[in-house]
Amino acid sequence: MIEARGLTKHYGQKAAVDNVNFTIKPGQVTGFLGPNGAGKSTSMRLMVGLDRPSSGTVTVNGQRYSEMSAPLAEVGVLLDAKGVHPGRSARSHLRALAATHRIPERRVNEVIELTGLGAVANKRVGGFSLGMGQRLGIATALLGDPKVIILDEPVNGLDPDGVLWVRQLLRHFASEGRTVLLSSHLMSEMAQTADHVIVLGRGRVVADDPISELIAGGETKVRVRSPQAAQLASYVMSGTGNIQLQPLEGGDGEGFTATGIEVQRIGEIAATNGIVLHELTPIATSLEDAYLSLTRSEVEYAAG
Ligand SMILES: Nc1ncnc2c1ncn2[C@@H]1O[C@H](COP(=O)(O)OP(=O)(O)OP(=O)(O)O)[C@@H](O)[C@H]1O
Repeated sequence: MIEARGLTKHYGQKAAVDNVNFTIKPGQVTGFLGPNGAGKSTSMRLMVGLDRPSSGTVTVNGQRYSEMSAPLAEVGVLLDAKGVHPGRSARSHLRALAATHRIPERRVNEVIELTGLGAVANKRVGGFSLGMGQRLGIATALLGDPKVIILDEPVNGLDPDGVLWVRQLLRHFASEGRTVLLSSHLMSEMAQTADHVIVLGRGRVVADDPISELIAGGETKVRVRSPQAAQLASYVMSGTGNIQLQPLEGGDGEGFTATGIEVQRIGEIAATNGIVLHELTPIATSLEDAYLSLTRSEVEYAAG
């Protein structure tokens, strides 16, 4: 369990994390989402004592990180996969860390096998690919067999097999009753891995919900194709409410996507006006859609 209460971190005038409250529960995978600069990494650094809060607290299983006598056994962390001395081998890096906690050599071998590093464990980390570095970061996080696992962008740089492996591993840890927190900008991956998400925007909590609820609360979309699309669009837009139409991508003016109106209503409008329909499809909201509508006003670094 990770608990933040009134957690705040200022860098100069800027509140990177601004009076944040949340509880990350064991037995599930929680996703940390938010635009660039939203405060995810800062929150994670505060959880593991790499930064001090300006005010408020964050605890892991009821303890502050600085109070833990054997932190590797309490909480496993991957924050910066490049934070390993390039001249060391993966094995010597893991051994050195294990020695600080009296973790046996057997466990070093176990995490090397578990993360698929067997063939390169004795090679210099400086020559590792991005994906190998990520695997070593994950091996490091798992070394102390911790009950809480915090991973910042763990699938960054992994190939599709690696992404699947991380997903299965994290789901497995959650099923064992561990607390798993991960951040990622890959929405489809998050949708398949996490049970619950906390969305940050400009240092504040914008949403803290099960993924299923977040998606269910999103806008319904309807895809429409018709040889009389323009005519249908004008009838649809004359209705009440916040109806929005978007031409179909790559379409030839033969259709649109509608939000803010029910699929049945569009069917009725078409029938009443004798309009031929080639397609009328409700589209389930994706996590990406729900996320984008939640954070539309929270994006700090947007392309022009
Ligand atoms: N050491 C620091 N000194 C000054 N400002 C910082 C520092 N670390 C983070 N910030 C600022 O705090 C804000 C939050 O940054 P943070 O890295 O936590 O965001 P993030 O959600 O992890 O973003 P990203 O998705 O880009 O990794 C940003 O505006 C960032 O510029």
